Amino acid sequence: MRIGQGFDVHEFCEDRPLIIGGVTIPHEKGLLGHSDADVLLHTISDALLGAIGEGDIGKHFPDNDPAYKGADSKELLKEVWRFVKDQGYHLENIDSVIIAQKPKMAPYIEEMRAVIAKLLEVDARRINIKATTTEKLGFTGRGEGIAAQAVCLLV
Ligand SMILES: Nc1ccn([C@@H]2O[C@H](COP(=O)(O)O)[C@@H](O)[C@H]2O)c(=O)n1
Ligand SMILES: C[C@@]1(CO)OP(=O)(O)OP(=O)(O)OC[C@H]1O
Repeated sequence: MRIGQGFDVHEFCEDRPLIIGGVTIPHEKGLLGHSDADVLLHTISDALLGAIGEGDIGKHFPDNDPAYKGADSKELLKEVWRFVKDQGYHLENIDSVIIAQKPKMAPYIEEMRAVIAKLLEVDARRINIKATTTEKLGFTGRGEGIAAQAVCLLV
């Protein structure tokens, strides 16, 4: 049995779509990154890699490698999951939280769960996604960016 945790932050920018958990969310700003900057999929990828002692997403998909410019983070997570599976592990569950003052995530959570469950080949009940503001405090509270955290258990 192995436990893993992930944490990621991306700052808001103009002229990019906001993609979180593989779902495009209508908002006036998107997130900046070398890839599509899907902060939730990155943190889940990091949790899975952490659980198997394989570093983090930046080790496997370097942010100075042109191959990952604009990358679809769903493809990165799929590759991480293949790597985990090849080592003989099954996913017991993931619990995660998106930390964002805006926009409201609740209307998109079920779709995110379904996307992630499909990528990880598990029932959506094994994937939990929460959202919280930081009551207008700190960089997320000021609307400068979005953070996400996740834990996973592999058996
Ligand atoms: N970006 C967000 C933040 C929060 N939610 C939902 O609202 C609830 C209350 O948030 P608090 O920060 O006041 O605790 C929270 O439990 C989430 O369900 C959201 O959808 N999107
Ligand atoms: C996902 C990768 C891919 O190059 O790039 P970013 O979108 O910048 O994301 P981040 O979480 O900052 O770093 C991990 C990188 O590997």
